[in-house]
Amino acid sequence: MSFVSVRDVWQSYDGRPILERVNLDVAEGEFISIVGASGCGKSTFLRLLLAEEQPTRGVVSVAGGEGAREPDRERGVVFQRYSVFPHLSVRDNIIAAEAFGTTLGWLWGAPLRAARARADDTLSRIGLDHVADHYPTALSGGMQQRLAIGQALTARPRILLLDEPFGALDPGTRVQMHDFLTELRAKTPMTIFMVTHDLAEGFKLGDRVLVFDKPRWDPHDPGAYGATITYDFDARNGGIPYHHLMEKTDEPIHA
Ligand SMILES: Nc1ncnc2c1ncn2[C@@H]1O[C@H](COP(=O)(O)OP(=O)(O)OP(=O)(O)O)[C@@H](O)[C@H]1O
Repeated sequence: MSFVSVRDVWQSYDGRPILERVNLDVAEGEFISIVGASGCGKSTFLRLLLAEEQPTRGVVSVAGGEGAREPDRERGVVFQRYSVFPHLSVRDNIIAAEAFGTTLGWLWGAPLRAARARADDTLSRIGLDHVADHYPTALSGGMQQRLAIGQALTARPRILLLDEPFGALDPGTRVQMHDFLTELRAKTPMTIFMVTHDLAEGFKLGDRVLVFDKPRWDPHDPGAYGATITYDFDARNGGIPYHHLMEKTDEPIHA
């Protein structure tokens, strides 16, 4: 049985279809890259996986649970723009992310000491233990984004949703973040969905690359139909299928 199952999912806003007939099965531990034209509904699909919103039609189920009604601690999310708190130290940023999951919203005493120990463990997994007492403004863009990923990991989520997580970073830092994510995945097994506009990045990191597109198109009414998954590429072996594709073309391919 698949870990994430998407069955005939449609999503419309104000009667306009954005996604239609989306079907997908994902095994636990798979890394799924998602590409597609701007505005075709990739972030909308992530919100459905996060259970931040409900589909107009169809069912999204995770770990056999029938259609979650709201986000839970099993799902962590990271956006393109850093979501760290500038007035808290790096360590306190991690503790604060954990405290959001508590009833009172803050921790003290023994639970706080335990949270500090867990935060230090998370910081060493994301390679930021040496700057635990610094403020985020003292960190590079890549380090701030690692901290945002660290915050998403505090709840030990089984699913990590990444919405263009490296889109704001320079090319060199992006490559460092690819290595970081690959190492993190080896240390912390998770099912990952990552939206990216960079096809090479999608093939490099993903086990599969999903392409969202509109199979039906009305030139007189471009919003008449929604997008769906039109390709589901096998991207294992370090993106070998993509490299073969690249060898056959002189131009770089972009989504
Ligand atoms: N809550 C909402 N209410 C109304 N329309 C929405 C809502 N959320 C998204 N949309 C519309 O749905 C469409 C898809 O948006 P979405 O952000 O999912 O696309 P995307 O593929 O992630 O785009 P991009 O690559 O530019 O980030 C857009 O036309 C957007 O304006």
